[in-house]
Amino acid sequence: MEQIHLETKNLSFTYPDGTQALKNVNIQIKKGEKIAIMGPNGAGKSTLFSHFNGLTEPTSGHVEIDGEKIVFERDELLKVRQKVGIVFQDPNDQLFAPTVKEDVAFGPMNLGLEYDEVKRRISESLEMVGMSGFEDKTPHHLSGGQQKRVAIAGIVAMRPEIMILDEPTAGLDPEGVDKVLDILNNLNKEGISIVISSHDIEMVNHFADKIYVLYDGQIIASGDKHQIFSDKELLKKAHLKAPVTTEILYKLKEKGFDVDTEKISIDETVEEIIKSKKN
Ligand SMILES: Nc1ncnc2c1ncn2[C@@H]1O[C@H](COP(=O)(O)OP(=O)(O)OP(=O)(O)O)[C@@H](O)[C@H]1O
Repeated sequence: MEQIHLETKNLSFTYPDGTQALKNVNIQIKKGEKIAIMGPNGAGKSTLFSHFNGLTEPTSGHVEIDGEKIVFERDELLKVRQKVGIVFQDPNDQLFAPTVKEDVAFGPMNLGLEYDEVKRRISESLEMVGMSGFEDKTPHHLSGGQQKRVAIAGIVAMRPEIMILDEPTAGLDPEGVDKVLDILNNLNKEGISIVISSHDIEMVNHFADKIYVLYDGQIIASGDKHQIFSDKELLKKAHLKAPVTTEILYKLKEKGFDVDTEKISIDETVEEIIKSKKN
């Protein structure tokens, strides 16, 4: 049986001002999965993520990591934070040291690792994100895309088993998006489970094995890309747009062509168009 890596059970959270940000959220992330949480602004994605490593304590319900409930005690939380690394949406919330290498060193040093091991992890994780050579630069002098990669390196250096990334490609140019996706895919190949939030349907189309749709604090749908992207009503409700390939196939269908609207990759779409012409 596939191991469940992270699970929320009837997770609910209400902010002190009374905003009910999460309502009975149940999600499961299996070991090695690539998951996307999608939903409109204010749906509760960041609030949900802050529960994944015990930054926020649920109002009711709980989170389990490898079948163990997160316990809100210092030593237990340290263990959880070693397993579950979070990369925030804005690198400015994460990068604060005067140099890139000191920033990446922060996590491993807090784990109490030897100096040589910290050095090894700095160079390994900067190499992994394609930022070797930037060790002595000031993080705030880097471009947005470079800052994002350094923020990822800082988490990678802790060797987490699960990585959570809040909108990892927001604000990046197409090459920056591809670079971050390559990094995430490489980390996943090494066995790390990855959870992202995103509004970028094209990116999610390329990346995720499974999608959860969060709306007004509730999970209103979950499934693979085909199930989610072919549900027009759902996408509309969640303020999402279908991938361009799906839109093209729907338009062809409306015009009487015999096409399968569940095909979503570019290659599959081209095949459908070629086939439909022959029909
Ligand atoms: N500190 C807070 N106090 C009160 N309400 C809050 C607080 N932080 C967030 N909220 C509210 O909780 C709800 C969920 O917010 P959250 O930031 O988790 O959504 P999100 O899906 O991450 O949004 P976005 O896509 O805009 O980043 C929103 O209604 C928001 O206004």
